[in-house]
Amino acid sequence: MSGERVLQGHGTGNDFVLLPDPDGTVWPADRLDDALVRRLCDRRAGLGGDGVLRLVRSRHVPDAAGVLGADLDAGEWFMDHRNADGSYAEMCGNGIRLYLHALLAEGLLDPAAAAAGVAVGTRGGLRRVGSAPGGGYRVDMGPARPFGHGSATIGGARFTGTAVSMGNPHLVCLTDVPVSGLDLTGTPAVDAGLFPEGVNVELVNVLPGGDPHARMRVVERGVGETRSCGTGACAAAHTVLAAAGRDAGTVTVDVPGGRLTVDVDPGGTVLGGPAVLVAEGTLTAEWLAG
Ligand SMILES: N[C@@H](CCC[C@H](N)C(=O)O)C(=O)O
Repeated sequence: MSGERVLQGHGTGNDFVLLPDPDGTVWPADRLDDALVRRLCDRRAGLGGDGVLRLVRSRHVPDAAGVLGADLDAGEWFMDHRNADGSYAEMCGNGIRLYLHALLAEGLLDPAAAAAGVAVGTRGGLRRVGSAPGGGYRVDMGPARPFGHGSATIGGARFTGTAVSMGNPHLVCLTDVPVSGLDLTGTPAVDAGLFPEGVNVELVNVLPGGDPHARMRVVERGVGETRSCGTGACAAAHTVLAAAGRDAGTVTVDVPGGRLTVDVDPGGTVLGGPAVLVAEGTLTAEWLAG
C-alpha cells in the first residue's frame, strides 16, 4: 500500500497531525478540505489530533502573500494550521514549536538555523521561533493585546474575564474556583459581539507563592477542551501579571498536558515549552479513498 507521508506529535499534550508538503503539491487547499481535516483529527477513525499542521513553504500558500505582505520573503516556511473542525486559526503557540521540531526531523531545516531562530509565517503574521539551549523551543509571540471584558458560561457556571488577542482571540477568566474540578465538556456561551470570530476560553487559577504561577484549562475554538494552548498561556500570563499591577515578568503556566513558561514585557511575549514527535508513517491509500 502506498500513501502520503504523515507525522503525529504534541506540545504539552496539544496534539497535531503534521503533513509534510514543502512545495505545496501534495495537499493543496481543495484536497485538504474541512472534511479531510476532520477525518485526520478523528481519534477513532483517523490519526487523532487537536489540529493539522501542513509543513509548506510560504510561497506555495496562496493566501500567505496577503497575510504577510512585505514579510513574505522573510519567512521561508509557513505554519498552515487547521483546527480539528477544519477551521483556520491565525496562530498556534504549541503548534509552532512542534512545526520547527518537525522541520528539523524531516531534514528541511538546519539545526544551526534553528538554534539561531527562524521566522515562520502564520495567518497572524511572522513569528520567530528557535530551539532553546536547555531543550525545547522558544517563540516570540508578539505583544498581548487586551480588547475588552466579557464572560463565558460553561457547565452552568458563569466566569468573567479579559479579552486578549495573541493574533487569535482569547477570553482569560481568572477564578478562585479550582479549575481541576470544572466540567468543560460543553461549548462556552460567550458574547458574539465581542468575539465575532469565536474565542478560545481559558479558566485560570493564580497559585500562591512568590513567583507568578498559574494553573490553566482551556476550551479551544474549533476543537473543544485541549490539554494545552500556547497562545492561551500567553494571554493568561499577561492577564495574571496585569491583575497584580505588573506589565512584565515570567509566568509559569501549568496545563493538564505539562508546563509552559511565558516571559512578558510591554514589547512582547516569549513562550517556552517542549515539542515531541510521536509517530511517522504514511496514510494508506485505503484510508485516503474514504
Ligand atoms: N492550541 C493552539 C491554538 C490553536 C488555535 C485556536 N484553537 C484558535 O482557533 O484560535 C495554541 O497552542 O496556541
